[in-house]
Amino acid sequence: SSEPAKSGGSNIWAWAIGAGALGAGGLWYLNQDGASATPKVFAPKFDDYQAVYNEIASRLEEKDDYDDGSYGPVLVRLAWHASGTYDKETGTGGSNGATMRFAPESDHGANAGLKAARDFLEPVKAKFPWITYSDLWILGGVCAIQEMLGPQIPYRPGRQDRDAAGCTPDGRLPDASQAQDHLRNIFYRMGFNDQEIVALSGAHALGRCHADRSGFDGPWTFSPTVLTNDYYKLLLDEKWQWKKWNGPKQYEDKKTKSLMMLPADMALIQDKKFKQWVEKYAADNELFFKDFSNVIVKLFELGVPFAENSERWVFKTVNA
Ligand code: HEM
Repeated sequence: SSEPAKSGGSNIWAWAIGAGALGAGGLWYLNQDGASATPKVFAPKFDDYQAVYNEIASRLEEKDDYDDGSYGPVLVRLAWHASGTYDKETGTGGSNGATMRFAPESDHGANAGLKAARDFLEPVKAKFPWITYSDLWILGGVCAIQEMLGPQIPYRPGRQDRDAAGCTPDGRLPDASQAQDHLRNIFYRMGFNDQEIVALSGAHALGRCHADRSGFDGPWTFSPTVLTNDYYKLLLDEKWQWKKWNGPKQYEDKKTKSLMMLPADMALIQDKKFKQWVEKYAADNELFFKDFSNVIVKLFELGVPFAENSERWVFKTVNA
């Protein structure tokens, strides 16, 4: 294998073929001066992906004038919405494809606001053109979680981009105004169980709702750019009441009225089977981190045709 092309150099990115042959990332042929030169093969390895990770991490550090001071939460949401369209019956959807680049998927109501995350990653794609959008978006989620002091998230590349024909139908992602039956329908379709639904929902320790995106408003925790088990603790410890406002039905904490819960979040303590996991994770951050890491790796890999024996890597954190 050889060095990646330096931007601005004379190399031409000639074409890429599927990952299958190498089992990781894309296989790129570099032509020196067009078709006549001998092609050089570039097969990206761990260090190449670590370099992409480092670039995302330094952009996260640098661009701190967004929302609560970080693009991290919206990067996690992009990776989740790319993956959460998976349907285990038909094998359609999932992070393989990055079809949210195209209408109609980009216009689905659930994806409102995710352009901010896609645009944030665009300069990274320009600097490392050999990575697929679908591998990049998931690497963005992995990097954001680790840099926001979350657990290590093992990663492997191998996703291939697809065109607009791969867009999934609307309605595959959860509706925040609904409760436990809906959550089970949506997440069982992806292949998750009750424990995994609760572990995944702990991501709402991060970020906030935006009135101009989902219609809901406010953060779930007091530290929305650091991953902790606070989401579970707050669910159990605070008194939650309906917020009086013109927007969609959501809860606010009685004490400060500055935090929020969606009807779908409250379902986790209204349903006995869900609630026992909320209690476990509220009491034990280490358990939450372990289960969250396992379940997010599963989420991020749904429907991806990895090569046999492809290994997962753990990236070194940069600013965490
Ligand atoms: C359980 C069902 C879920 C529902 C109903 C739901 C719903 C929502 C809604 C309505 C928002 C606000 C979007 C906005 O206005 O910007 C949001 C944000 C967010 N969601 Fe979820 N979500 C769910 C599960 C998940 C999962 C599984 C993850 C990741 C593992 C996740 C990660 C996030 C993050 C990080 C944000 C904050 C984004 C930001 O700050 O821009 N959510 N979610």
